Amino acid sequence: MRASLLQIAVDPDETVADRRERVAELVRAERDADLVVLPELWPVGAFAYESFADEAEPLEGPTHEVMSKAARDAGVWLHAGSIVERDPDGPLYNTSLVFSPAGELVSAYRKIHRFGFDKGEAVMMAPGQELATVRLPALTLGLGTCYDLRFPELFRGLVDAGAQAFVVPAGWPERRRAHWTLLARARAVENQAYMLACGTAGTHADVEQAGHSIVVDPWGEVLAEAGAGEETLRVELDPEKVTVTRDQFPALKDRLLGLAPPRTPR
Ligand SMILES: O=C(O)CCC(=O)C(=O)O
Repeated sequence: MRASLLQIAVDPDETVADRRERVAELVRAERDADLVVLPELWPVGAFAYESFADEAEPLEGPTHEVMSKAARDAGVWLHAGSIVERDPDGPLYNTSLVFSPAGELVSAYRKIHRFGFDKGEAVMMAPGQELATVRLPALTLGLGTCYDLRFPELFRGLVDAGAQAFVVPAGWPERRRAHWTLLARARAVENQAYMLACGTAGTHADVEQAGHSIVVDPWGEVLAEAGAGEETLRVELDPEKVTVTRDQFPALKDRLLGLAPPRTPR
């Protein structure tokens, strides 16, 4: 199964509409792939908080329209990264969209762990409440977004729901690039699953982006890693490798659940 990760540069001088069209062309160019992956909030920029309200769109808004068509034109499964979604009831969400090769929306995952502590996304957006998996013909994907990568229990939940590969779009800052690479590999190794982590490039809202999108196999080997600039990573995934890794080193079967809490010290 061939996957392409498009590490998009978010340049504040490019309009959101222009970027949508440019990225759609990049998706169309990946017609040899089975799965194409885009980063988090690439239309607006993950740190462009001041633009969130203005650029918020309904689930079936402009990004949906352009990306649905791009997926159909290329005939690929498309994880179209995330958008600032405005729910009809009011709240904003950081929502990832996944399209089938027919251009149908098959999953909308609302980011569960919001980043920013007491500002930005953490105060401007509502948290998602549901895990999301997507069954492709060859592999089941588990979805996470950026800051979610720091929460191993989310990925365990996805494994329990059948995930064999994780797709994590991000807008990860360069300042914490070492964490990004380490966490992407850790989530792959501990869950014996592929990790496809796709970040953005460039600098927006004064935050330099890490780039360095990365694909890790279920044994923890790095199959491909991007540099800092806009770049496409193309990798071959072997669904059998997940089964073989889990069969030959069955650590997931040794999980002990429901451990007793520590006794109160005397
Ligand atoms: O956890 C981090 O260091 C970065 C997270 C982040 O930038 C995000 O979730 O948008």
